[in-house]
Amino acid sequence: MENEKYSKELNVAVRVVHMACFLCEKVQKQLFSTNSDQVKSKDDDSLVTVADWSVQATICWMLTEAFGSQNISIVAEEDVQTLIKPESSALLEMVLTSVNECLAEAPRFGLQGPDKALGPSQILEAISKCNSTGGPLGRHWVLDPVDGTLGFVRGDQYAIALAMIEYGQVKIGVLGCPNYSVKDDGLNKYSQQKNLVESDDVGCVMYTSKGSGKAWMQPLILCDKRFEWPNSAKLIRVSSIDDPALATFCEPVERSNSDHSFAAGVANTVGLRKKPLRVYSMVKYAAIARGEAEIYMKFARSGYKEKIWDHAAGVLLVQEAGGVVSDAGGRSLDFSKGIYLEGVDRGIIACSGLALHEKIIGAVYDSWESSNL
Ligand SMILES: Nc1ncnc2c1ncn2[C@@H]1O[C@H](COP(=O)(O)OS(=O)(=O)O)[C@@H](OP(=O)(O)O)[C@H]1O
Ligand SMILES: [Mg+2]
Ligand SMILES: [Mg+2]
Ligand SMILES: [Mg+2]
Repeated sequence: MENEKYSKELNVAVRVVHMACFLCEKVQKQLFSTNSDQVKSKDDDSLVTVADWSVQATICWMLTEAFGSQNISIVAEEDVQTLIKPESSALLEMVLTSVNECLAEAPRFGLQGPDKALGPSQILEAISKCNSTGGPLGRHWVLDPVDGTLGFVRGDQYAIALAMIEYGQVKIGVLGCPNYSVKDDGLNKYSQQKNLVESDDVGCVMYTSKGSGKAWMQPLILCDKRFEWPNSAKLIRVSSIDDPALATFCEPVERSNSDHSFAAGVANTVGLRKKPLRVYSMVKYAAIARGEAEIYMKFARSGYKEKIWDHAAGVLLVQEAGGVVSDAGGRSLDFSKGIYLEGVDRGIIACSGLALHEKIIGAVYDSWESSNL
């Protein structure tokens, strides 16, 4: 069975994502309790934080330990350009501390960390090693250390996304969602009581492997050691709702990331009645996989090229939990072309089932025709 073939990879991936969630929760708390400068702007005006670099370094280090440095290819979002500037020494120091504090906890996640704390050059090397450009041949790990960095700095939803691609196909997908409660209706509850999450209301890690037809969810392993490894896992499944009037659709929070008015037109054509659920990050895919929403639509501005790390893990989770994902023309997403999803037709549509998917694709076609008249 294909999923057994990748059991070691999946096992390591799930554990390192748990570690990354632990790291991010710590940094997110510090972000609100200190006023140190942990957030920077990148050239495209998007944000990067101590957590993004720290997760990338930690996961790279752990994957290299597990699978050997010779034959590992990692495609990930961040680089070291900002961190190596002389004026960034305080920032690098914060990354160093958070990576080493996290790696020291590795045994709690059933993994082995380094014998002694990593130095700055090892951290920079780990981050910059994740510079593979992927492609159609061989195996590539694909990492978004913090997806939804804006959500992260706002104390809202974000995700740690790790996938493994072989010969252009996503084989395993793991999503860590520290602010997405394992309880039913976890998203709604969070949006109502932000930052007031009860102590037993922890986030989750979801994972799957291609062809298994199953996707799983675990509660986060908490700092107070309440959940020790091996952690309990629960099967997740997409919603069975196929009546558009009862369906919930989610979309990006930022208008600059997706055309809200076009999505509203499609929703109207299909007969969706509920207000859109606007959620940062790949937590949108997680919500479809868990059955908390039925539709996810994203229409980026024309010319924007989607990156594989923003989708790989989420797409596989939705598919294996019983859902359907395609571009807005109905074609599958192609993860074999390098760091970008080439040839995406207008946008991305993920649905809990085929019936809703067909309706949305049809409505996109109709709305596009009429908006271009
Ligand atoms: N202009 C533009 N258009 C479309 N998409 C963009 C754009 N700019 C950025 N990004 C990528 O979007 C990631 C966040 O996407 P979301 O769908 O979660 O959007 S939102 O945060 O809810 O608004 C976000 O991922 P992170 O950088 O990992 O946070 C970006 O990769
Ligand atoms: Mg980013
Ligand atoms: Mg991202
Ligand atoms: Mg990111």
